[in-house]
Amino acid sequence: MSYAIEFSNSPLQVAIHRLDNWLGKHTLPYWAENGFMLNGSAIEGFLANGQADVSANKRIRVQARQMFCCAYASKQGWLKDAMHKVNQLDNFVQQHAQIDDSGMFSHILDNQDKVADPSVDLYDCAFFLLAYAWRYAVFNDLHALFKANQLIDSIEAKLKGSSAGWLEGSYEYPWRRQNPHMHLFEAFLALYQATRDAKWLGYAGEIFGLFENVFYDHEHGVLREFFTHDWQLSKTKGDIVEPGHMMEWVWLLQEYHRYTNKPVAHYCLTLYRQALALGLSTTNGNQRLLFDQVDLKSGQSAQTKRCWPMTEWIKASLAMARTQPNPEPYLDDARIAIENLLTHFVNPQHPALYVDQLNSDNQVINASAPASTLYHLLMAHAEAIQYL
Ligand SMILES: O=P(O)(O)OC[C@H]1O[C@@H](O)[C@@H](O)[C@@H](O)[C@@H]1O
Repeated sequence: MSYAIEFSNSPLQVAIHRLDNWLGKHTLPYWAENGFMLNGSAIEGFLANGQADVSANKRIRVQARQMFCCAYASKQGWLKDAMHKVNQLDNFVQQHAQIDDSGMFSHILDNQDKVADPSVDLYDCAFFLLAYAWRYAVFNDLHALFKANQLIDSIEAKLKGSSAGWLEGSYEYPWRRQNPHMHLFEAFLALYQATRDAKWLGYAGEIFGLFENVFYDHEHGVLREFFTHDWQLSKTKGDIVEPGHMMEWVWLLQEYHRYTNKPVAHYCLTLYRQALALGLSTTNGNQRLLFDQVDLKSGQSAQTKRCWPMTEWIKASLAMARTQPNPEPYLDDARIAIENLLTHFVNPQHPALYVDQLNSDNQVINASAPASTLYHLLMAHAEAIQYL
């Protein structure tokens, strides 16, 4: 859909053009040029001084997120050798982290690319599924589709939870969390969108059921994060809520609605409102950023703000604008979120890069640029450019 006439040269469009220009002309080229090792693996991130962080352990999920980024960048015409980069990433994970013929990978490699943590992690799996969906969609990569099917079969065989959903991983963990399920939901929807194979929508439906029955707190209108093994709210960590995740669900639920027509409007409206009511930091008037975490009982927040929740706010506000009878306040929110992202999270010393985290005064406390954030920025870009 094109919004060109209605929104041409609106302040929102101006903000989106800035975002598009930053990501397409600066950020992505910097990553493409400097964000990969000689053996084709993705770096974990850039340090505050703009140098590649080659001393960090490699989280396997990052390799998958960067496969997605390459596919997305190729779709935008930003990356000529995207397929080559994806193949290199694929070879790298197969060579260094693959676990037998399960299609699963070890959780963490050290900086010499030796396995540091051989566990299988559900959250990692979700990002491989997402990468495979995009590889199939963008490159018609049938091997990726094969791998998606192989991986979901292994997830079913090895990580099925006792009562709905899946386990955190192949290791002991005191809780079960919504977070990996949220990313599985995202991956299943992407696989459905790419293949139109109803099997993936079926899996997404399982997670929607969990959302309605477990993750969403109907009384308080929030998303809960931590649960016991039988999906009761955790007594110790159950009050932690994350505004960024609530925004993430708003966008995901709208996607689910597109394919199923399930009524999600009430959830979206409530989560959106509550994410802002609980999580919006308004230091100095028009500086609007989202807190990383809030304690629902005390209302206290950590006061820190990471970059990625802003990208989720952009996605959520635009998804709301598409579906609400009066889109104006949401379009305005999208503009505010984009402007604040660009004001506070672009690294002033290295403007191709972002910074990761701010403190209560919106001063930078972590100026590194994690690779894992690039996926968030590109997802927000995908949503935003629909308004150009
Ligand atoms: O924390 P990293 O790995 O940078 O990922 C960034 C964030 O991505 C989001 O989608 C959530 O899943 C968060 O819980 C996570 O923290």
